[in-house]
Amino acid sequence: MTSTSLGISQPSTRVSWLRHRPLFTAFGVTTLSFRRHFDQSRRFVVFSMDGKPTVLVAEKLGEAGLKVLKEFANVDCSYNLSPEDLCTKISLCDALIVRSGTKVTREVFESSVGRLKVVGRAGVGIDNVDLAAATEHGCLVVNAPTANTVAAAEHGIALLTAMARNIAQADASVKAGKWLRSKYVGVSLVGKTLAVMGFGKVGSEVARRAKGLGMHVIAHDPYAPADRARAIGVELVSFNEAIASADFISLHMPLIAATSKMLNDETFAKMKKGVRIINVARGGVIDEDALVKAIDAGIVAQAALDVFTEEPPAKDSKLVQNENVIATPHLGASTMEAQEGVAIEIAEAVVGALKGELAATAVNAPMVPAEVLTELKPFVALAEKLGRLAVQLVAGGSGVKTVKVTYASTRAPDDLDTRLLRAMITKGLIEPISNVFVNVVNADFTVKQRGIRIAEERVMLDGSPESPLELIQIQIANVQSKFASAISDSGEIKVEGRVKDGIPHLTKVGSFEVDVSLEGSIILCSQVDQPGMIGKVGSILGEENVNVSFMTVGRIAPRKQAVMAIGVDEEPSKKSLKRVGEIPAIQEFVYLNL
Ligand SMILES: NC(=O)c1ccc[n+]([C@@H]2O[C@H](COP(=O)([O-])OP(=O)(O)OC[C@H]3O[C@@H](n4cnc5c(N)ncnc54)[C@H](O)[C@@H]3O)[C@@H](O)[C@H]2O)c1
Ligand SMILES: O=C(O)[C@H](O)COP(=O)(O)O
Repeated sequence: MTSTSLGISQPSTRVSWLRHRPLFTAFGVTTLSFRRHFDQSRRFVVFSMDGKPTVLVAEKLGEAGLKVLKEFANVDCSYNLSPEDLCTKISLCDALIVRSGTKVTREVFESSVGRLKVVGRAGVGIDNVDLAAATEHGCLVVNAPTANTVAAAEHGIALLTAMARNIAQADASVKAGKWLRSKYVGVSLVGKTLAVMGFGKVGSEVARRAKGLGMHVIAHDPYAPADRARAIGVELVSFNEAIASADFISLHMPLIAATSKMLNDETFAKMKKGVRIINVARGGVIDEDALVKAIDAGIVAQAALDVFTEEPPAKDSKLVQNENVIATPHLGASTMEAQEGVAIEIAEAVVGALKGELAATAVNAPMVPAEVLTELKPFVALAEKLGRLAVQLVAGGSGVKTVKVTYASTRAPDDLDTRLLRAMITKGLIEPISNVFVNVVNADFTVKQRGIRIAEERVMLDGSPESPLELIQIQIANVQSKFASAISDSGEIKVEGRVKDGIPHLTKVGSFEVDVSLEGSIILCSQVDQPGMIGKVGSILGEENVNVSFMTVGRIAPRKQAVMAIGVDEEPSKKSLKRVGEIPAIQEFVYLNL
């Protein structure tokens, strides 16, 4: 089953993968590019590759970003695709880059038939990407979270000041030949209270600028640290306090279930009469019908909106047409500078992800800093191989339900992030027994879906914390084993491994200490310890030119029960394996493919 071990999707019956050149990576994202053709029976047939991945850029992206992409990939810039066309194209793409105008739905992931490995959101908000579907399909989602912050904050301030002084309405009236000086008397900002809802990147930049305009700034954000707010002279308050005391309310939270329609009939009723609302976050955080009612009732004096529940909003939208509302077409991130920055940020993130680097801006996977990843690399390989080994020891028919993983380390528990290791153990456990492709993105989802519980335990060891880990132990409870000696005294299948000179080693099977490098495949034999066993097995394998990389015997005591572990570079024939099993002293044996 080559393709599973390479971390790519299983070929479906409709697709034949004739050649592939995988870039195996720490977390299973591979960069592959195929040309697929229909054969006469209308089956997909992959018959050539150019070695480069294909990136579909579905919305306008800055030139600098395209340049970064083109150095590494084939780039297909196809803007304004219909949902159907996007679904058709996606099966030929390894990565997709979008802004807020493209809905990356479950159908998109399903249509990609496992090929789409990365979705890059050239901006912050990922509410247009079905994250659950991405995760289920093992597709990494990355965004560009920082490059448009200042642009969005500046747009928020532009809307705030333009609204206070009726700039948009006054401009339109002058252009219409009118001169209405008394109609467009505005309000001053100095001394007024601005409530910043969502004190993240954009919110805090808006707050900083509003302070410069002489406003009194308060903020509401359940997750923002108070000291960060204090540092720029902003007080963090409750939601109710913020909306009740503000003259201006500026929205800067993400659109998630908890923030959807956060401003609604009930919350508008709690606001100060004459409040002014600015929204450069997402349209969905306001109940737009409720806003129209609040404006008509005189609760909200004015609103300045860059974002809408539906974009573009309907031409006859009562909200947009209201004379107390000014609107821009989602321009928050649209400065030359921000678009150049976002394009580079997302292109680098997508290329990095296609190369298999763990992305610093991953939205649905653990973010592991490069230096931590370098340190963990051999343990990542060990984790997957131990998982593969353990599951192959389970006798057919006994379902794996509970897996206990123990990490022994000299480092403090909060100094070891095990999410990547857990994902690789899951990959090892699931892939040999299914046609599911597992990577760091969908590992937790996959085990949950299969009803497998992975319990993790840390054991703190004494010593210098030079290495992140001493050993990993995997135990599978409540199952039979096809190799009885792998069952420990406490009744579980148990395997344990360590990294030696950068190479993963199997160091324990059941209660037997062994030492075999996990580079090729392994034969485990159990026997009563006696002279000549290594020679007998070695000569059978040697006869068919199977190279033995390691041989080790773990025994309870001399001439007592023992387990012999033999590492082999090539797969022995069934005939040779049968001959090994027929050696009289051998009680049981198993061949484990890594
Ligand atoms: N109009 C545009 O073009 C444009 C440009 C950039 C960002 N945005 C949008 O602006 C918003 C903020 O972007 P950002 O980069 O500052 O994101 P961010 O993640 O840095 O900040 C969001 C903040 O919202 C807070 N938050 C979460 N739930 C909340 C809740 N229930 N109540 C109050 N606060 C809550 C978070 O703790 C976080 O501090 C996002 O919706 C983003 O999509 C729009
Ligand atoms: O979330 C964002 O980054 C902004 O809303 C910008 O969206 P855009 O890339 O579609 O301009």
